[in-house]
Amino acid sequence: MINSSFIRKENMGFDGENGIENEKAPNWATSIPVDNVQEMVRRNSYAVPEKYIRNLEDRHGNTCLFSASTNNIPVIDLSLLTDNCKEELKKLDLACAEWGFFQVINHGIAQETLLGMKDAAVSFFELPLEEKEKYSMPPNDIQGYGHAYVASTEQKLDWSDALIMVVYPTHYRKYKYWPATPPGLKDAIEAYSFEVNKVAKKLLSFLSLIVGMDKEGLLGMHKEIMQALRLNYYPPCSKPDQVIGLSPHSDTSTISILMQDEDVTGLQIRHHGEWVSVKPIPNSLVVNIGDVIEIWSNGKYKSIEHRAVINDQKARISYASFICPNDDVEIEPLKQTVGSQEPKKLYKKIRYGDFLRQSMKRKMEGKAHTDVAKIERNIEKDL
Ligand SMILES: O=C(O)CCC(=O)C(=O)O
Ligand SMILES: [Fe+2]
Repeated sequence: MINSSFIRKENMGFDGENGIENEKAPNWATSIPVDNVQEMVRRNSYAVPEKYIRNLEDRHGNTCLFSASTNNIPVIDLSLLTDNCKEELKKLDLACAEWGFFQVINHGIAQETLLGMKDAAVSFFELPLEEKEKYSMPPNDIQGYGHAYVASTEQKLDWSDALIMVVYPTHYRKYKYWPATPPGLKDAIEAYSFEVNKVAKKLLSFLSLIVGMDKEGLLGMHKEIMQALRLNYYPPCSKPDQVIGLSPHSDTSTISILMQDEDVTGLQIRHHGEWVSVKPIPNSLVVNIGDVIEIWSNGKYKSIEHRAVINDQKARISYASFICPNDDVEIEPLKQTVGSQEPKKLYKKIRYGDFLRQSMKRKMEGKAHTDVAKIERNIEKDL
């Protein structure tokens, strides 16, 4: 059943394509404004203020992970899945269950579109700070240029800046955060996100099969896909092993689709307790299972903690697209994934919009935010 607030949002009458700002598009969270890291490095490439220096436990393994294990992340060929290859579907199931992360090849996005996004983003981040600050995040939202997930003035800060925007549904767009310079950036975002959306829908259809639904199952459960794009800019750091580019976290999405630079490694995922680097495969996309699939699959497919580390010489940019359900969707384990053994359901029902906002108003801290959806042991027997 579609509830009333869903209908209200559907009928907002937004004319985004004509550039009229949609004042009713939702806000997501507040984040305390902090210094621009790229500018700090430009002014003094040796300065690493205390608020970025992590304690030893947080830094664990920062330096020793560019190892042989980097090639172990599963690789999924989307064209084989589209050709109904059973073996590839099994590989997908294994990748989701064992790793929560995989790289996708033959995804069908033209190289030109990928490069168009990359070139435009590089040009944006090269602009003077005053120009980029025309798109600064406001205090009450995390769209725009700035830093998300800063919940306290005491917390350690990430060595990165970001440009974040909601791309779909189009009536959620806030064009004031879509940079007009460089001139091609808006079109590049539009073209890239449109293609990512197609890949996401294909992946959702195969994920539907492996959770025991028909192909349209998971897409239908979103009511309307919400897709956000986050361009992460990680400047180099003279003390790379003392800082973290992006704190360990799992994504609040259904799935996330990440394009990374090909020449600078930075993404690390937690696998069997170790941090493992994801070595970029040219033209591939990294996909990870988000918290929503973890809940829908009753924990069979986990949203794995990941983080970004920093290079001492080179800046790195990553392009993360988050595929999420509509705010009003109530997420809980699917009947197809709940076994007959106790405890049956490991997660309780939660409205997605509430889950998302609760997660966003705190600092990124591993998987701490998914605990709000977990069923506590002492009430398991009542379900
Ligand atoms: O930069 C990366 O590789 C990771 C980005 C990421 O995890 C995110 O934006 O959620
Ligand atoms: Fe992430």
